Amino acid sequence: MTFIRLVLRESRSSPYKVAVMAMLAGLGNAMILAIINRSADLANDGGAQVADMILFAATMGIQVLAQRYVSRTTTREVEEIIHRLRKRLISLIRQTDLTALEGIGRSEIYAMITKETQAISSSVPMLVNGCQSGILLVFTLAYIYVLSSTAFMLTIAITAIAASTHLARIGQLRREVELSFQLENQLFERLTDLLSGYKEVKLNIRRSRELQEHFDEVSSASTEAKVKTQIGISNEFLFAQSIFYLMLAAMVFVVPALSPTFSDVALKTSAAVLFLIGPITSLVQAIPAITMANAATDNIERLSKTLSERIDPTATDDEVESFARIEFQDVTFSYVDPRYGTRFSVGPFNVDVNRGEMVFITGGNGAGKSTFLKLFTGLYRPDGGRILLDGKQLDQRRHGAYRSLISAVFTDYHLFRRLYGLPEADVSSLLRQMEIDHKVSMTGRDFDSLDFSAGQKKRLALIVALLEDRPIIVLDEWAADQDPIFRRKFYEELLPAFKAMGKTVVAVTHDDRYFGLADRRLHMEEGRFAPEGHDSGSHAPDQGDHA
Ligand SMILES: Nc1ncnc2c1ncn2[C@@H]1O[C@H](COP(=O)(O)OP(=O)(O)OP(=O)(O)O)[C@@H](O)[C@H]1O
Repeated sequence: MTFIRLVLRESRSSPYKVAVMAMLAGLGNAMILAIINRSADLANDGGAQVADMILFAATMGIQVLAQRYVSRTTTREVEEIIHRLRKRLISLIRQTDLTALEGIGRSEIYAMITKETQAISSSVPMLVNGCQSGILLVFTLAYIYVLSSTAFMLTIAITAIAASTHLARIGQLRREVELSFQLENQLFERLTDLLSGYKEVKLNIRRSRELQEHFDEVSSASTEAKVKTQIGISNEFLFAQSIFYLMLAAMVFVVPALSPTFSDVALKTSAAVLFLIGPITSLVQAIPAITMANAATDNIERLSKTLSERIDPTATDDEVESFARIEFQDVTFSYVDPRYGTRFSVGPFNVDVNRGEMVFITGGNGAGKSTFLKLFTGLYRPDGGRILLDGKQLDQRRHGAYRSLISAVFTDYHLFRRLYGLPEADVSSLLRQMEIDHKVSMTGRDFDSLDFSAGQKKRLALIVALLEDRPIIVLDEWAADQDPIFRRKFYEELLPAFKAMGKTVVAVTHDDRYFGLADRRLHMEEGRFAPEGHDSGSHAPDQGDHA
C-alpha cells in the first residue's frame, strides 16, 4: 500500500475530515435507499409523505455536497502531491553526485517524471470512487441487516468468499502490472535510441530495421502483458457481477427458505442488493488502479532513494572568488561498475595549477584527460589523495565552493536557451569576437535560436562560460570542431586574451601545432601524467589545420 502511505504522509488536508465526509456520503447513499424503500411501501398504502420528500431532498443534498468535497479534496491533494514529488525528484537530480547520475539511465528518469506520475494521477478518480463505494457497501450491508439478519449473514458470507478469492487472484494481476511497467520503460529506451540516433538510423537501413524489430519485440511483449492485465481486470469485473447475481439469487431462492418472515422484506432486501452493484463494481475497478498507483509509487520511491543515498555532500551556496594555487596530491579516482568492479582508474595525480597559467593537457583517446578535468573541476570527488586550495585541503563544504572558481565547456556540453544563473548582459561584443553576431540574437536572457552549426554552437557555449566571469576556464577539446581560421584565432588570440584578463586556462587539446603556446603541457598516458620529457606522442595528429 505504498501509494496510500504516500498520500497519508504527504497530504496537507486532514485525512479525518475527508474520511468523515466520505462516511457522510456513504451514509447519505444508504439513507436514499432506505427512504426510497420506505416511500415505495407508503405508495402501496396511499402515497408518500411530504416529510419523506423533504428528507429525501435534504439527504440527497448532503450526499452530493459530501461527495463533491471528497472528490475535489482528494483530486487536488493527489495532484499537489505529484507536483511536490516531481519537484523533489528534480531537486534530488540536481543535488545528486555526477557519478551516480551517470549510472542511472536517462530513460528511467524520464519515465519516472512523466509516465509514473501520470499513472498515479489517472488512478485517483477510480480510487476515490472505490473508497466511497467501500463505505457505501458497509452502510448498505447495515441496512440489509436491519431488514433481515438472515439476508445479511448470507450476503456477508458470499461477499467474504468473493473478496478472499478476488484478493488471491489479484497477486497475479499485480505481477502482470509490474511487468508491463518494466516493458514500457524498455519501450522508452528504444524510443530514446531512435530519436537520439536518428541520423545513424537513417543512414543504415539494416540498423533501422533491426532497431524496429527490437522495438516491435518489446512493444509486443508490453502489449501481451497489457492484454493479460486488462483481461485480468475484466475477469475480476465479471466475477464481481456474478457474485452480485448470486446474492440476488440467494435473496430470492435461499433466504425465504431460511426465514419464514422474509417475504415481508424480500422486495426491500432485493432492492438493497441491487443497490450494491454500483459499489461492488467500483471497488473491483479500484483494485487494479491501486495496484498501478502502487507500482508507480514504488518505482518513484526507489529512484528517490537511490538519488538521496547519493546526494552530493559538497553542494553549497558558498563561492570562492579567487585563488593563487591549486594542488593535487596523490589524487586518485576509479570508475566502479557494481557488476564488474573497477573499470578504469586514474592517478595518483601530483600536479599544481597556478593563477594566470595556461595549461594544456594532451594524450591519446581514453588516456583519462576528461576524467582528470572532472576531478579538477570538482565534479568528481577523489577516491584517494587530497586537493589543496591555496594550501588548505578541500573539505566537503569547500569542495563545493571550489567549483565556483571554474567555468567549463566539456566535449558533451549542453547549451541552455536561457542564461540560467546569470544576469541579463550585453553580449554583442562577445558575439562579434566569436564571429557569430550575424547568427544569434537575444531577448532578455533568452537566445532566440540555437539552430547553428556544431562549431557556432560551441562558440556560443564559450560566450556563456565567459559571461560567468570566473577565474578559471576549463575547455575540453574546444577547438576540435572549429574551422582552421577560427582555430588559429582561438589559440593565438582568444586564449592569450583570456590569460591577459588574468584567467587561468586548463585546456585539453590534440592540436599539436599550438602546444608551444601553453605555459605548461601535461601529457597523459593510461590515467597518469607522463613525467616531463616522456611524451610518447600518442596524441591524435592535428588534421586539417593548415591555414
Ligand atoms: N562514466 C564512465 N564510466 C565508466 N568508465 C568511464 C566513464 N567515463 C570514462 N570512462 C573510462 O575512463 C577512461 C578514460 O576516459 P576519458 O573520457 O577520461 O578519456 P579521454 O582521455 O578524455 O579520451 P578522449 O580523448 O577519447 O576524449 C576510458 O577508458 C573510459 O572508458
